[in-house]
Amino acid sequence: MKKIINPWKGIKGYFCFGCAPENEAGVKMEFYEDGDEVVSFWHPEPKYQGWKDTLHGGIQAVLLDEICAWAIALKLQTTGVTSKMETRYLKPVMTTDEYLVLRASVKEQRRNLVTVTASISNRAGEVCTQAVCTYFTFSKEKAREEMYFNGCFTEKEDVNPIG
Ligand SMILES: CC(C)(COP(=O)(O)OP(=O)(O)OC[C@H]1O[C@@H](n2cnc3c(N)ncnc32)[C@H](O)[C@@H]1OP(=O)(O)O)[C@@H](O)C(=O)NCCC(=O)NCCSC(=O)Cc1ccccc1
Repeated sequence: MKKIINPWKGIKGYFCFGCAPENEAGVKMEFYEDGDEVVSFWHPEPKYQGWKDTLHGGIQAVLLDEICAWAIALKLQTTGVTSKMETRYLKPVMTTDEYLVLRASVKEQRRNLVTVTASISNRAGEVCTQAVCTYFTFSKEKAREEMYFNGCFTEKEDVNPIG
């Protein structure tokens, strides 16, 4: 798979809780393209607990929301805001797992409303959490002018992010 280049990296004031590499309080997600899907491998830490050794449901929602935004950025080449999100917590996600795998893909586009589905799987490959997000997407002009979005691209080489 190919790493997705962060379209906002280096932009003054960019401090996204989900994906800004410089936000020390954030979750610093990184993303890859895998066919129709956007994928992220995320290392959980005890500081993100809800209950003992269990990843907080709100943090899970952050991860899922964020990957949906990146699926739109890469696959539809625009940005938007989350208008609705439904999250199903099927199994506990452990903060003791080495890494989690998140996947998202664009499912439907109706006018500017885009449905994206996403999931979190544990190290054993079990789907623990699923989300359906509705994004209110912007025109490319608005995305460029108001969200500093000038396109979302991948690096050239194929990489194996989990080595
Ligand atoms: C912009 C909008 C979502 C909607 O604008 P408004 O002026 O209120 O527009 P209006 O309500 O008039 O709707 C127009 C039409 O669309 C329809 N419709 C709308 N929604 C739905 C729906 N769910 N389902 C179905 N339909 C829906 C609606 O019925 C209407 O249809 P009509 O024309 O009557 O037939 C506004 O409520 C808002 O700003 N919310 C806060 C968003 C926010 O802050 N999110 C969190 C931050 S983002 C983040 O963190 C993630 C991120 C990470 C990284 C990077 C990027 C992002």
